Amino acid sequence: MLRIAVPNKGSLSEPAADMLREAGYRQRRDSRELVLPDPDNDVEFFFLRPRDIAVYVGQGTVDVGITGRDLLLDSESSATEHLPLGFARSTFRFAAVAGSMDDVQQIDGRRVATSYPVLVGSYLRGQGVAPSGVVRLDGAVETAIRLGVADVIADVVETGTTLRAAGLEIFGEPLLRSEAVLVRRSDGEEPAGLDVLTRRLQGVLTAREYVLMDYDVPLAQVEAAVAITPGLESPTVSPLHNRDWAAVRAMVRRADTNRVMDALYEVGARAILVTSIHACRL
Ligand SMILES: Nc1ncnc2c1ncn2[C@@H]1O[C@H](COP(=O)(O)OP(=O)(O)OP(=O)(O)O)[C@@H](O)[C@H]1O
Ligand SMILES: O=P(O)(O)OC[C@H]1O[C@H](OP(=O)(O)OP(=O)(O)O)[C@H](O)[C@@H]1O
Ligand SMILES: [Mg+2]
Repeated sequence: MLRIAVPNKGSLSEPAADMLREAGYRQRRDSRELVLPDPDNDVEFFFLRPRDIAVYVGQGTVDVGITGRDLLLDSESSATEHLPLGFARSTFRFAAVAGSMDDVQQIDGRRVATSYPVLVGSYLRGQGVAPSGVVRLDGAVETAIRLGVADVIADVVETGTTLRAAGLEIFGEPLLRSEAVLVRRSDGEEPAGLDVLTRRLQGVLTAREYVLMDYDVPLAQVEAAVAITPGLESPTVSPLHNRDWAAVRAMVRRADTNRVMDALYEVGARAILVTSIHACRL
């Protein structure tokens, strides 16, 4: 049975459960459940703190887990990233009082507050910058400057709302672009069942990233239309009752949907329909 660690709380928890549910797995109904067997799929879920998941996976206590790339890097565990999962995207950035800093080198001799001291420490060493201290906080890091604990913070930034509310501004390059990732041990054999889990999760990622586009197009315009929607391998072209027209079906990136529909219309395609993909295996 494949042992899978899933975040029990925080911003990774709900989207991780949604993704596993979409991939056909059982998920808990009660947030107090700590272990959930799913014998039909030959897996067992362990609900753990997101920060601890890389540690358990690195030690081999569980086979794989879902955590954040930033948490993985901060954990010093031997677990490695196996598959990026496309949710909980964020950047990891330095910030200070608006207008007070504009370069990472200025952190030299200053105090940095963060919940990710390992990640921050190794980044600064790589830049040849020596802060006077790195203060580890559990959360609400943005408040550390106002409270006089630090001169600079390093934290997760998604929309930037929290920083703005605290009167802070990012500076320097992002330390990292993070998202939720599936992690596995770097040594040892691939655990049995990981291939199936990976294919299922990839199926969910594809179903989320692509839509199915159907349209009718005059035969003379099929080549032009197919060039706009080449699909993943090759689009399906089927005859229509009206022999001067063909029907085409292809996968299109969700983000490109409207641009592609406009371009198809321009070359003469009509009855352009877009459908969500419920599940897929490529
Ligand atoms: N606003 C956000 N947008 C995107 N990802 C986020 C955001 N806040 C945290 N994360 C990601 O969530 C993971 C941290 O999860 P964790 O549960 O430790 O903290 P949290 O979500 O802030 O929960 P809490 O602080 O309530 O315990 C990291 O991978 C981080 O990048
Ligand atoms: O850029 P934003 O969209 O504002 O999101 C980023 C904020 O979200 C997270 O905080 P969270 O709400 O989890 O609080 P915490 O600091 O107590 O963890 C993170 O630590 C940042 O503070
Ligand atoms: Mg938080």
